[in-house]
Amino acid sequence: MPQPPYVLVLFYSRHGSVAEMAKYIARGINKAGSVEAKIRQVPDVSDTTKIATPPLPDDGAPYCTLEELADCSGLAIGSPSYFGSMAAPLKHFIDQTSTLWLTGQLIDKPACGFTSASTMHGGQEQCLHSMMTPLLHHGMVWLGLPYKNKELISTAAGGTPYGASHLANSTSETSLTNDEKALCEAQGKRIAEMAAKLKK
Ligand SMILES: Cc1cc2nc3c(=O)[nH]c(=O)nc-3n(C[C@H](O)[C@H](O)[C@H](O)COP(=O)(O)O)c2cc1C
Repeated sequence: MPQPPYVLVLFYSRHGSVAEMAKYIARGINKAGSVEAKIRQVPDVSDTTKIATPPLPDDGAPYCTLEELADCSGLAIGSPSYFGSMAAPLKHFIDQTSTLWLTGQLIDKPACGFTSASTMHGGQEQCLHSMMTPLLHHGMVWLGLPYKNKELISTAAGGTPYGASHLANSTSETSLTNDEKALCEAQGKRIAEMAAKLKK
């Protein structure tokens, strides 16, 4: 039976901030009404050796399969900012997508990014760009956040025109400001609308 179209909200989160953002992105997608949100995470990677991933995560969203990525109508991808770049577990997942690249399964689908970082100028924008690069290789259409979202002007924490962000201040700070929540929802709404427009 064919599945209803969905935007995949795919993330890695160690301490919960990016997971919290994913909920608001999904809320924006679902509010748009045209496609559903499907929330998935990627497993952690081991420091030293390849370990078997347990089939189900201890908490949060199920682990993403390559089929779920291939079949999405759009992708919202999120990672903590680690040294100004996406975290290794997310990059590890992306590095397993060669078959999708070879078959062009993500071409012309919209994508956007979201990130959380503990410092204001510690590389939020750079991390968003690091997620954009491989998705451009896949032929996806990258969406930022336009300044018609007034929270981009008013925010005193996270929020960038390149994608939603959260200023966590400490590793355990997962609560988003109202502006950050609004920008996550706006990003979800925008990718849902673009997914509906671009659907073949
Ligand atoms: C290995 C590592 C590298 C990090 N690098 C940065 C960084 O470059 N800039 C920054 O602002 N925060 C950095 N942080 C902080 C995380 O980005 C921040 O705590 C984030 O909110 C964690 O997201 P999570 O709660 O979803 O795991 C780093 C944290 C770790 C563990």
